[in-house]
Amino acid sequence: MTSSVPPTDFSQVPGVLGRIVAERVQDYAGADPDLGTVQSLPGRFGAALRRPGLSLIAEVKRASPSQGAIAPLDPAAAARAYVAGGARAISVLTEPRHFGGSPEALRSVASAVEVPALRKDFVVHPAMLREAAEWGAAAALLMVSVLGEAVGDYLGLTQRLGLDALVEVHDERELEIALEAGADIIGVNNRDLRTLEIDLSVSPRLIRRARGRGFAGVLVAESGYRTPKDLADVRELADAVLVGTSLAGSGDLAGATRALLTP
Ligand SMILES: O=C(O)c1ccccc1NCC(=O)[C@H](O)[C@H](O)COP(=O)(O)O
Repeated sequence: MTSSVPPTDFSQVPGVLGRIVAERVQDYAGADPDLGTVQSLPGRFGAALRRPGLSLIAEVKRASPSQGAIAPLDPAAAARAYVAGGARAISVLTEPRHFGGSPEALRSVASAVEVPALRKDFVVHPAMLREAAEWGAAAALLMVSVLGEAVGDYLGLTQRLGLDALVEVHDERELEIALEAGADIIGVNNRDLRTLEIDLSVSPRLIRRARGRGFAGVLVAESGYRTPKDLADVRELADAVLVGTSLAGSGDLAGATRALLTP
């Protein structure tokens, strides 16, 4: 399956995010853009998040730029514990330098649990989506802060691979781009990835705006959630929350997951 996306200029991405993106661009320079033949079963990720009540996407996150080392998680064991605690999907970071991720982490999670897995990375090349499907993901993250208007082209590639796409935004401008591109799963990141500052008012604000614009798809609130109280403002608004650090660093992944989901 051939892929064609117009060349994208990633050199304007600012701050911490810009540095990570520049490394990923280098990692995939010259990679084969062919999409291969592996097809995921479409719709599994979105269906898991559409179930009644607030769905949890729990993240296998061993390290991050904001925290440094978080925990030396075994990805498959972590995913099993998250599911035992009530998670409906697992996000797996595959970026190696800053997040301690790997292809193996995603492969092992995808075979360890029945719930769908998300490839969480800084997608800058079609090959990264082919890999996501080959490694067993049901979905891939597409960041408007990285891809800009090219997010529509990448969305088309995920559809061809049978992957769902979590299209991530952080402000009103990015939300408009995601809506215009036809995203049906939108994640609102409370973390400003240029400065790493977290503001939990970002998700409720943009989720209300998306609904006000008539968006009928899935809305996910992302980043910075530590306690059930933190979820109060999004519990009735969002379809799902994506939580990494507070669960991954808890020492009792199933217990922390259960506790977070108990209002
Ligand atoms: O987490 C970071 O420090 C970070 C820095 C730069 C780019 C991305 C980053 N995180 C990616 C994420 O969006 C989070 O892993 C995810 O939403 C979970 O957030 P949290 O629960 O706050 O760990």
